[in-house]
Amino acid sequence: MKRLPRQSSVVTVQPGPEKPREPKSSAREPEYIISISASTTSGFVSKKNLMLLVCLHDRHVRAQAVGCPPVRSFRKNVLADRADKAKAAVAMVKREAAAGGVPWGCEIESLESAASLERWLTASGLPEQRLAIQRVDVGERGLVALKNIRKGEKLLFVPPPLVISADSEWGCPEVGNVMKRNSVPDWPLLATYLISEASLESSSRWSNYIAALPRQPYSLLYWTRAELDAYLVASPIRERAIQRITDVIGTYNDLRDRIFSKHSYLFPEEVYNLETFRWSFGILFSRLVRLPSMDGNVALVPWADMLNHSPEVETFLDYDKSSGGIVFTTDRSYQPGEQVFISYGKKSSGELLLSYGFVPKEGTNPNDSVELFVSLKKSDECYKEKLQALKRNGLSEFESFPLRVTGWPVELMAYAFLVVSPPEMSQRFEEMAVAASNKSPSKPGLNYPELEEQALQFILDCCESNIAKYTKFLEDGSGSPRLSTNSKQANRTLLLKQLAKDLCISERRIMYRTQYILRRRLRDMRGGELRALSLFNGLRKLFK
Ligand SMILES: C[S@@+](CC[C@H](N)C(=O)[O-])C[C@H]1O[C@@H](n2cnc3c(N)ncnc32)[C@H](O)[C@@H]1O
Repeated sequence: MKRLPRQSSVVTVQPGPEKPREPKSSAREPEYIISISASTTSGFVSKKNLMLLVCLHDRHVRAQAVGCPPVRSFRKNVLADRADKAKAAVAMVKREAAAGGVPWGCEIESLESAASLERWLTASGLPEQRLAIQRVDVGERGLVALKNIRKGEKLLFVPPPLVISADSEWGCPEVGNVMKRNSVPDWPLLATYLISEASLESSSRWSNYIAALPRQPYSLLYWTRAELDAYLVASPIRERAIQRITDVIGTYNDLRDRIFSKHSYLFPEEVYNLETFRWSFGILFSRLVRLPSMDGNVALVPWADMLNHSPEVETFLDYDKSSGGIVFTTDRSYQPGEQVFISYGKKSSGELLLSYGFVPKEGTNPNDSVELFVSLKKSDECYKEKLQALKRNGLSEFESFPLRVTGWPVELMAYAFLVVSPPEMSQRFEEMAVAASNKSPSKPGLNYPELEEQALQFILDCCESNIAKYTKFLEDGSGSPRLSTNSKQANRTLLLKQLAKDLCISERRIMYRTQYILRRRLRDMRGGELRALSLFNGLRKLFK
């Protein structure tokens, strides 16, 4: 795609002399002198509006490149106009922030913005497509086949200049330079990039893309703590969501303290704040892809990120050297009008809810799993020795292991052996902890026939206490939503409760399956023992 030639824009910012303070009622922020382009343009702007001015300036420089009148001829008006626009933009950001959102993006089902995106992509070099964005049953908007598509066909061919990566050019280069000088890693860099481009509005080259992104991505980042506590009380995903939210807050605080606060003229808090970072991280979690053939680099791929996930397909996005674009190869055929899917990876239903905000229909996710939490017993007389063995192997007294409908991992069995082993087996604690930590390279299947029944019973007890939690939630927690009088809030509550219910049903199903296998194994073992005992008694009687 052809880009406008970028003119060098030297922006120097010097704190100006503070003006005498005005009375509190009309208090203003300290003013700064800005001199743009080392030219003759100068004026007073507030510190908060400065970054927007810098970007408006950049936009103006680009406007000149496409034939607008030179700066000097309307310098005064332009500055006044910019200051007004900047104020308006800051006010807009503030209003939206007060309403709990960002001022860019669209409603999640908006087809209008999707149509503009499609037009812009075509004009920017996206080749003719066999797919189109349409309203769909699964995922609201998605890519639908326009023609017959065969299994094994390559689709999309998004050229790399239409991809957003850590190397993308910044619409406001000063902001990008600061970020790069501080060696910010890819994720926070891209999160900041998105906000920076979004705040440039129509002068960002990504404006059509950003306008088609959901204003509020479906993701657990948007659940309040009270909602997580109430609706995901039974699910281990609650902990993961709390951790993720904490990480996003930590990342934002780190960027703010280390970078934004030192360059507040480039990173005003009205634009770079926790709300806008929640949005940009929400977008990254639900749309960023890792491209294996591009050294595993992460990228946002406009157009390709309109594809929804199906657990039934295994195909994923990647860079295709022969065509020089981002493609995926269909692993099934599609008829015109059918929605085309890719795989977001082998993710459990909980992980899909965490990052993408949806839960596949019960029983349709072959990659489903649920974490089973286990712990040492405080009353165990060998508690200390066992804990030390665990710690030596990077584990703790509380651990979790993934259960699947097909069974449980050998590491869980090893942990269970350790939990139930008596003091006489203390010399085996270390090997059990090693096996539980998955550190042993050969993964020997630990076998302690004398402990097996107790270990299986231990896992069964853990499973059953979890099943009870799910059942309690499903019976009295999720069934009777208390609806708000505000219809938007009421709909949100219904949606979150439904998602939580779907997740709990899927996770409980895996627990039920594990419970069934464990009970059968234990019954067989105990039945075998009983048979052996009666055989022994029979023989004893015979000899008597
Ligand atoms: C990469 S985007 C796909 C495009 C998206 N549908 C849109 O209109 O922008 C990922 C988002 O699509 C939705 N999605 C994807 N696969 C889905 C599925 N199988 N069921 C429900 N929603 C899905 C979720 O909201 C998810 O966060």
